[in-house]
Order: sequence, then structure tokens, then C-alpha cells
Amino acid sequence: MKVLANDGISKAGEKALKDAGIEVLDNRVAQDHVISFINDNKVDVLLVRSATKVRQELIDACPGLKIVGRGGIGMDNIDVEYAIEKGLYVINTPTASSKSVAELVFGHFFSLARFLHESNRLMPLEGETHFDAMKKSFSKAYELSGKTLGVIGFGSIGQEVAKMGISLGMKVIVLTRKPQKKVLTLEFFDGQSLNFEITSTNDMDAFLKEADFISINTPKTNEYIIDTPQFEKMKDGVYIVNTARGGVLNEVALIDFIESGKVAGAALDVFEKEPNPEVLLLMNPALSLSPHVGGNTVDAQEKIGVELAEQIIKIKETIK
Ligand SMILES: O=C(O)[C@H](O)COP(=O)(O)O
Repeated sequence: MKVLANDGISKAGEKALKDAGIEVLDNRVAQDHVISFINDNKVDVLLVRSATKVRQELIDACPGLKIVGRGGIGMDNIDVEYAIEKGLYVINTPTASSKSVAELVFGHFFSLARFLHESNRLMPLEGETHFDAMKKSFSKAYELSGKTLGVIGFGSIGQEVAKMGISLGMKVIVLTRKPQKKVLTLEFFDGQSLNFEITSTNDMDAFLKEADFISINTPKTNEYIIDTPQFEKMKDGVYIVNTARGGVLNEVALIDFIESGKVAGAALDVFEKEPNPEVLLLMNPALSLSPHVGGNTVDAQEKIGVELAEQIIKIKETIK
């Protein structure tokens, strides 16, 4: 069996595959050449992150392909149903990176609530000459503790975000299409744990009216979840973080509501135009920005690689 890990794979994942007698090619093949590379090299398994697209055309053109693996959570870069219809195994790693994404959400929340993104930008320029003025301008800062965290989506990432909010002493509310009851287990370093039961709501207006900090943790949607009417219903001074996908939030409307003061600060890790976000986003000082790095930790990538390897080895046994 031959694997092409086109967007990379961790050393641990590569080793697990090699130990099972599976060849791993870690070439980074440009999208336009993926089909010919797969066919020329008799690749059985194509592993991707979000960069490489696995669309119908590729699936049709690569009849030898047996498995498509997504190292990560979001599968919007793969035509999953079509691939399954054509008899391919399609796998992902739905929980391996959820803690990393959730920690990034809070990294942005802390940054926004304390102006860290802005002071990091300004200190080298004005720290020497305008220290006191900067200190004054950053005094409308807040603690997260005691505030209401609104989580949109209750999958593995939404649950991790909710748990972190609870650990910080936040009230946590969750918005889903249909109400769902979930028991969240907070695990501590010494092996102790605490269970919290949360029932999500599908009452968006009530949710938006209450949340001080909003985190979007849904798969990609065809329509905006957060657009002008939703911004209008939010609390004045709300903070928003989108680590889900570009297109779940209207970026132009976001800028309008930042300018009106309704939104105190927002963070984007994902963009409607990726990998070339709008300049008006990149230049806005109220935005804390990162280049789609939610799952980009050594820890997450290590777990992702190992989980993918385990799944591939299992499938290899069944298709022998
Ligand atoms: O869906 C995911 O797992 C995250 O968005 C991470 O995507 P990436 O693997 O392209 O960094």
C-alpha cells in the first residue's frame, strides 16, 4: 500500500504507517498535478489537510485510489458523499485537534479582551514615546471570568470551548439547530474529573442577546450564520471569534459593526477568501488575526498522524 501525504504527516504517523509495511510519500504535489502523481506512482491512499482539494474530478480520474484521509476535522475540501458512492473509504480525525482549536479560541479572546494583538503591534512603534497614552487607551479591558460565553456548534470543538469557558468561571450557553443535551467531563491533571450537563438552545435571538463572547465552531455552511440581522441582535460590546470556516460569518458586516462600536473586537482564523483574505480585514486594528492555525500544534498534528495511521492500517486489513 502506498500513501501520499500531500499536506504533510507527523513523524509519529509516518512511523506507524512504515512499521505496518506501508510506503509513505511526503511529496507536496501542486493541486494541478495531484491526479497524474497519484496515477503515475500507483498511490492507494491520499492524505490531505485543508490545502489539497479532493473533488469529483480527482476521484473519477484516479480509479486506483482506495482511501482519502483528512488530517483534521473539516471535510469541506473533499467531496465526501461522491467518494463514498465511488467505493472509497473517507476518514478524518474528528477529535484529535479539538483542544488545539479551543485553546486558539481563548488565545484570541484573551488577546481581544486585553488588546494584546494591538499592543503587540503598537509597542515597537509607540512604546517609548506614548507609553502612558497607550496604557490609557487599553484600559477598557475585561476579564472573561463571570461573563457569558456563547458557543455556536456543539461538536468536538464546541464542547472543548465550552469546557474551557466553564473552567474559567464563565456561564456557558450553546446554540445548535436542535436542542441537544451533553455531559461535558472536565479532566484535571491529577486524574480527577467533574461532569457538567449542558442543554443547547435553538433560540438564536435569546442566545445573541445574552452572550458577551461568541465562538463559532460549526462546519462550513452555505449561508452566513452571522450576518447583519444577527449582529443587530447581539449585546453592545460583544467579542466574536471565528475559527470555523470562512463564510459562516459575513466579514463585511463584521467590519460595519466593529466601526459602529457594537462589536468590541473580533478574531478571525479563517476567511471567506483563503488564502488571500481581504486587505480591509488585515488592516483593521480591532481584529486579532491568525492564518488558519486552529489545528496547527505539534500536539494535534502528532495525534492526527497516529489516528490516521491506525485507521489506514485497519482498513488495509479489511481490504486484503
Ligand atoms: O478542520 C480542521 O481540522 C481545521 O480547520 C484545521 O485545518 P488544517 O489542517 O488545514 O490546518
